[in-house]
Amino acid sequence: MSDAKIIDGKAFAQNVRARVAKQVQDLKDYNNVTPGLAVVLVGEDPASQVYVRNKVKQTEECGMKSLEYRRDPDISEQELLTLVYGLNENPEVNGILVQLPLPDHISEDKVIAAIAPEKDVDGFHVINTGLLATGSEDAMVPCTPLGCLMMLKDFYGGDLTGKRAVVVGRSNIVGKPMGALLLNESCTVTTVHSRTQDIEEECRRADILVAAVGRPEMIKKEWIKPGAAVIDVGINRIEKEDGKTKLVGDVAFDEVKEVCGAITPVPGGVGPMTIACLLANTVTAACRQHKIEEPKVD
Ligand SMILES: NC(=O)C1=CN([C@@H]2O[C@H](COP(=O)(O)OP(=O)(O)OC[C@H]3O[C@@H](n4cnc5c(N)ncnc54)[C@H](OP(=O)(O)O)[C@@H]3O)[C@@H](O)[C@H]2O)C=CC1
Ligand SMILES: Nc1nc(=O)c2c([nH]1)NC[C@@H]1CN(c3ccc(C(=O)N[C@@H](CCC(=O)O)C(=O)O)cc3)C=[N+]21
Repeated sequence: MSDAKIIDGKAFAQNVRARVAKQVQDLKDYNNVTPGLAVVLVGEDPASQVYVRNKVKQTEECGMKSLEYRRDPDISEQELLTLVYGLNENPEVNGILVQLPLPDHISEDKVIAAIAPEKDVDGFHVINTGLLATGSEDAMVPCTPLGCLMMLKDFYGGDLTGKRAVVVGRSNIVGKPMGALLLNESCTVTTVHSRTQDIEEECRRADILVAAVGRPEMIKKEWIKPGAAVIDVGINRIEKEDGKTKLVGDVAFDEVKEVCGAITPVPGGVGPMTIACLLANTVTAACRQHKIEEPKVD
């Protein structure tokens, strides 16, 4: 079998950002609106710092306003909630992202619930979760699953109807919304997790396999149906023999690419698309808040 298509998430994301930048220009020119994204980062986790820096940079490159709120890890839950309430009221802010995870003394559920659903560009609020689950177009869709779906639709020429999809992982931020999105696309969806009896067997049936587990290179060649599309959400930092660290996904890329039809690499796959979709969601949120139609660009 010929080698798999390596899906270039970085290039894909660049295209999405170029479209977002055009939309932002239109909004400025015709509606006098500049979308604004507020990112809240609590604590000093180095990986989170990198993501937040990338988000801020790319938000500005697309012509949007970026507001950054860094807080010490000992901030109280109440203080963080007060910050969120203020952002809900701030007309310059169309999107709010509170970087997860939060320190243990703060309830993530409470903070997510405090975000105004129309500004919830992560799509984590139960209102948006419910809208997605009921197939409503009004949902703010979580960025990572949305990015995965865009790449899958591109690979399949737009239609996923009837495909067998297996999602590995059932977190609220990736696995569950990914399953809901694929179901809305008329896939036959199976979600597997740490209590699944025979994961390997389930995975082998998949035309579409989405891995969101957080276990380095867990998914092996033998688990893959020949020709399947494999989307690797995992971001795992592992130590190499020389003591340096490197990023690997949840899929054993080098061996899996010999059997699958398409695969996303790590890095350069889902990660860049997540940020691009965040920017796209911010434009959507701004348009809805201003009650204007989203600019159509090619
Ligand atoms: N590229 C990107 O943009 C993003 C990447 N990520 C990455 O994706 C990965 C998953 O993230 P997230 O969903 O937040 O992770 P969570 O830790 O919240 O969820 C992991 C899921 O995987 C399941 N799981 C864990 N171990 C196994 C196992 N051995 N066999 C089967 N299932 C297992 C868990 O099952 P159970 O529920 O039974 O415990 C759980 O449902 C991480 O590597 C994360 O860094 C996350 C967000 C964005
Ligand atoms: N409220 C919230 N929303 C999130 O969307 C969110 C979050 N919290 N917490 C953490 C996870 C993780 N996440 C990533 C985003 C981009 C890359 C990314 O761009 N990765 C690059 C590599 C970056 C590197 O080198 O470290 C790549 O895969 O090519 C990765 C991971 C968003 N998350």
